[in-house]
Amino acid sequence: MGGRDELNSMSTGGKAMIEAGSDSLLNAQWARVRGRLRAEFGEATFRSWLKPLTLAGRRGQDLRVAVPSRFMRDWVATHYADRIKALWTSECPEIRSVEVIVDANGTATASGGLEFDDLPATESAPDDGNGAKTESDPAAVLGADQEGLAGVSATLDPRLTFDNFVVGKSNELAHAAAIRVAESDSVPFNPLFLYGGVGLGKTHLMHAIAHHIKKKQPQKRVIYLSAEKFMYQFIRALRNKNTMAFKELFRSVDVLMVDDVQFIIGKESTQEEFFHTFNALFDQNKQVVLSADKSPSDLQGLEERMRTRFGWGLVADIHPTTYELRLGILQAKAEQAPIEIPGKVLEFLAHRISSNVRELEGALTRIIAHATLVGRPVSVDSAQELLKDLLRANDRSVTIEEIQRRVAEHYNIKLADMSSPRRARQVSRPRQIAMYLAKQLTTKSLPDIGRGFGGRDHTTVMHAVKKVEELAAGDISFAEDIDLLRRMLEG
Ligand SMILES: Nc1ncnc2c1ncn2[C@@H]1O[C@H](COP(=O)(O)OP(=O)(O)OP(=O)(O)O)[C@@H](O)[C@H]1O
Repeated sequence: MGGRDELNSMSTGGKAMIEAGSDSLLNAQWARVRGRLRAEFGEATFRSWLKPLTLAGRRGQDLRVAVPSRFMRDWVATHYADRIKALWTSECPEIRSVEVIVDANGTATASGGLEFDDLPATESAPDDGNGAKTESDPAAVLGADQEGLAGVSATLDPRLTFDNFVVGKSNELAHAAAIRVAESDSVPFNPLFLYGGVGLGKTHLMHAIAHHIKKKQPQKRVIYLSAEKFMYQFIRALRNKNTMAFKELFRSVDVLMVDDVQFIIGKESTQEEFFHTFNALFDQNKQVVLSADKSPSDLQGLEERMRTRFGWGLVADIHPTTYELRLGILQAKAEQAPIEIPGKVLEFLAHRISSNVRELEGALTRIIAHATLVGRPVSVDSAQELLKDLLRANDRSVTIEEIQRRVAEHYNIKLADMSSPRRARQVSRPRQIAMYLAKQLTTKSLPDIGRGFGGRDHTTVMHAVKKVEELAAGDISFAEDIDLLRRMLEG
């Protein structure tokens, strides 16, 4: 359709009948348009959205089609108006605009000769504010309603795609399940329930699903929103007395994704409404994707019937990140950075900021911003200085076990080798380094440290400390390695 102006161009002043004598021609053209809509959009979409359309009238170059509800009007205007207009123009080149209007009483028919001014509220298809309609963007689609359902679906963040999601052991199940839901024509599991701690990628995966569906199956109607927003919309609908439209909206989508459902626990009426929405979609075999900070069984206060239902599909846990995943995420982000970030700095961050990915990203952003502003290269030193507060918040007091784990990780040996009798250089050297660090970073005595390394004698620890000091004095890269490990472990 030619955009908002065109849709608005139809004057509603003055009475005008459908052009005399053109009824049967108009009806025949309308039948052909409907036939083509059915062929193009498929039976299911046609039945849900296009079949209820009736021809409301024509005046000169302007045509009106009617739908029974405001919600449908918005949906049809946003999704199908362009196509309806194009098909009409091919049937009848004089037609310049097609307007979708609401006719709740079903009084508008093609042959009924309904007068334009007799019709209820007329609205034009919404646009995205730039004059162009964003038909397949759920945010734009659902932002269409002007009677209280505006902005139902949240705007999708273009960065949160599958391409930008780094997969590791801790999130591989959730990622695979999300891909399945996004790619499937049918409903592979219902609901998909993603859960995990703060900032571990639940929202990212939900946006990625929506992006993917929008691209690959644009005919699907998708709503993504937070549970908080669901509640807000529901309360607003209650206040505006349009809960019917609310129900209609949420129960007519192909995919409903609700983020952070723990939010509605204890909010009685919202929970109730959500339960019915969930059931309605479930019964129609429509995909539901939910996220929460805990598994359904651990969501305290959640109604039993909901807990049971949430567990019907696939419950996928996103575990805390591993060092490798954190490093992978940082590397992927650093590749897009405008400046070079040394690998050692990324390793340092991956080791020291283990709370969640959001903080990790924040740290990297800070480093990049700072380096760009002051124009100095990034180093482990400068990163440590810059991120003091964040690092402190992520700090725990260091234990011998922690040191052993980090050092083993760093040198790629088994943790068990820290205590084993093996004397091969590739395990004995890291063991010595760990002993050295234990001496430096803990208050443990030499015999205590020895005990922590498989019951070794305190003289072995002493020897290790000396050896490491000697090596560090003579080999800069070895010294750097030790320094890096120390920083990683330090409070
Ligand atoms: N595996 C990953 N690969 C790339 N980026 C990630 C990954 N996991 C998380 N992120 C990023 O970390 C940030 C936080 O993730 P997200 O908002 O999805 O977390 P969440 O689990 O929804 O957190 P919350 O519980 O606070 O809602 C986002 O910027 C996201 O892009």
